[in-house]
Amino acid sequence: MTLKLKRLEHADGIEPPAYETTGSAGMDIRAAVAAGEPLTLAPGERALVPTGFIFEIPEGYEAQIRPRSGLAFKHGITCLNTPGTIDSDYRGEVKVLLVNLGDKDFSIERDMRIAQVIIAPVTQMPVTVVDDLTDTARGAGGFGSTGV
Ligand SMILES: O=c1ccn([C@H]2C[C@H](O)[C@@H](COP(=O)(O)OP(=O)(O)OP(=O)(O)O)O2)c(=O)[nH]1
Ligand SMILES: [Mg+2]
Repeated sequence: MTLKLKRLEHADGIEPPAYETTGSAGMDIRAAVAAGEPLTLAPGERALVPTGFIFEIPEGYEAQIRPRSGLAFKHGITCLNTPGTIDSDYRGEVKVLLVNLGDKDFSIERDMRIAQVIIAPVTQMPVTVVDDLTDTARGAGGFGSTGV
């Protein structure tokens, strides 16, 4: 099984998403903003950043767009909708919704590694609406019901 990628014109010369080490869970994905025209995010600002790639994910799988911890730690840059969901039937450009939670402007340059892509299996489950559900010991307890 492979992840098929189509490169769009504005990603000419940009490395496709890639695993940086042999054991990496995620492939780093890069910004396809125009060369010499960085996208600057002011504190609190968000932007949909183009990656220049369309994915064909095998049926039964999804791609998750997750933040890079280095960008989050050093600059407060993260994915607003993390983990972003790329559906296997999506044939548009993959985009990364970045937000600047830091206190300084942050510039996203062409080819910068802005996020990581995790491929994960998914199950579509049929839904049934019923009147009664099975009892459990937990019941409706949650949100700290078991203590600290
Ligand atoms: O970070 C993201 C999240 C989503 N998408 C694309 C791929 C995904 O398959 C599609 C729809 O995403 P989602 O279901 O999260 O958004 P929605 O608000 O429910 O839109 P839609 O009504 O199109 O499903 O948008 C991205 O490119 N990047
Ligand atoms: Mg949706």
